Amino acid sequence: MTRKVLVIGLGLIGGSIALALQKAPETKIIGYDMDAQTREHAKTLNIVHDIVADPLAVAAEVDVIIFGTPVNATLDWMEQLKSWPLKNKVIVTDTGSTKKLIMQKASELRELGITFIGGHPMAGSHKSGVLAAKAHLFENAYYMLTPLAGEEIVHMAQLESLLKFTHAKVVSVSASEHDHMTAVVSHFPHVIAASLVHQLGGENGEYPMTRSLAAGGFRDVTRIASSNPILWRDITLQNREELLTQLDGWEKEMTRIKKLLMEGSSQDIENYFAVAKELRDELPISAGAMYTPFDLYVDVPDYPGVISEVTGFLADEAISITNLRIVESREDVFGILVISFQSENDRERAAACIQKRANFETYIS
Ligand SMILES: NC(=O)C1=CN([C@@H]2O[C@H](COP(=O)(O)OP(=O)(O)OC[C@H]3O[C@@H](n4cnc5c(N)ncnc54)[C@H](O)[C@@H]3O)[C@@H](O)[C@H]2O)C=CC1
Ligand SMILES: O=C(O)C(=O)Cc1ccc(O)cc1
Repeated sequence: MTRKVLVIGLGLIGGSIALALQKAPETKIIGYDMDAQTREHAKTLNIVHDIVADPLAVAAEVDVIIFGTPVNATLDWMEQLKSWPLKNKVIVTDTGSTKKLIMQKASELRELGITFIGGHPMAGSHKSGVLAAKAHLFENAYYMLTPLAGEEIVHMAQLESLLKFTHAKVVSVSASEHDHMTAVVSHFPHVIAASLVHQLGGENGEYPMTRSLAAGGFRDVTRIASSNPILWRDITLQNREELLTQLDGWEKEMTRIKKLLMEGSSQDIENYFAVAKELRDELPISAGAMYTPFDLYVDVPDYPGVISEVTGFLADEAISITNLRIVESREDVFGILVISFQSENDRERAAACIQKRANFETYIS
């Protein structure tokens, strides 16, 4: 019998889940989004098998419901779900970046006999919307589940057997562990990135040229400030407490740096950076990676047509690229042309191809 999955919210994450789950056998993916243009795109780009203008129209026939909505909208939908005519065995899940409030609402659903297992794929990007959705977005990323205490093993197994088509690493944690850990590695860094950009904005009056100098380093640490503001408004509202704890820690760290700047010896200052470098260099790549395009840096000479020459070599060997950009500064990277691939294998083949055909040096950052 065909399993029916309803995805509500078809942006970057909902759209990517819908694409990934289309690979599950005998599974029909039905989508809904409140935005009519997104619904249209989702249908024409085959991100879902079917689209509905009202999720209630199919609520009674679906086996799984997945929310790909901003976390406050998810809470609203969970409230509405209470009065929907659902299948007895329906499994409801979400993809939201916060879990404590969502799992509190899930306990209310449990009292009505509705199974809700929280979910959060730890992969994504600063991009948003259905046009950014990709079937392989979650490959090798952690996918955290936050079941309520005493959740039935059979329900977990059903959800995991579907999520395996995302090729993510599914792990279970409690909602409070989840909200603490994600505050450290995701939510607070977003606040800091936004604050650095605000600080740069403050330069506009007296030193307007500063923004033109914002090169690799500034761009690296502030990329996530380009994320969807509605998403981050909701995440911040739902994880305020953990964020305040992080902020306290950050203020202490800033006081330590201030003292270092005022009184520290050159050795103290070097040690500060050395310890940070060591910790950063030791981060496990697959465990922490949120956004891991397989980038290849190519040190190309500066002559007209060189980029189409390189992409032509790759096309000849049927190696697909997912992105291509030119970095504006050579200060902190080796090469100037950055090509992204879908997999490590594609990147290795591309490096071999470019070295063989053009003898340009290639590097991995
Ligand atoms: N952006 C990221 O990298 C990641 C985001 N998440 C979580 O995934 C969820 C979705 O985020 P994205 O896909 O990035 O956002 P997005 O902005 O790309 O997509 C959200 C979609 O939900 C729709 N939507 C908004 N309110 C709605 C409502 N009330 N009813 C129906 N549709 C509604 C929007 O029209 C949009 O198409 C959020 O809860 C977010 O916290 C999780 C992992 C990574
Ligand atoms: O682009 C990035 O690096 C991100 O931080 C993406 C991201 C955003 C929200 C999440 O809950 C998880 C991952």
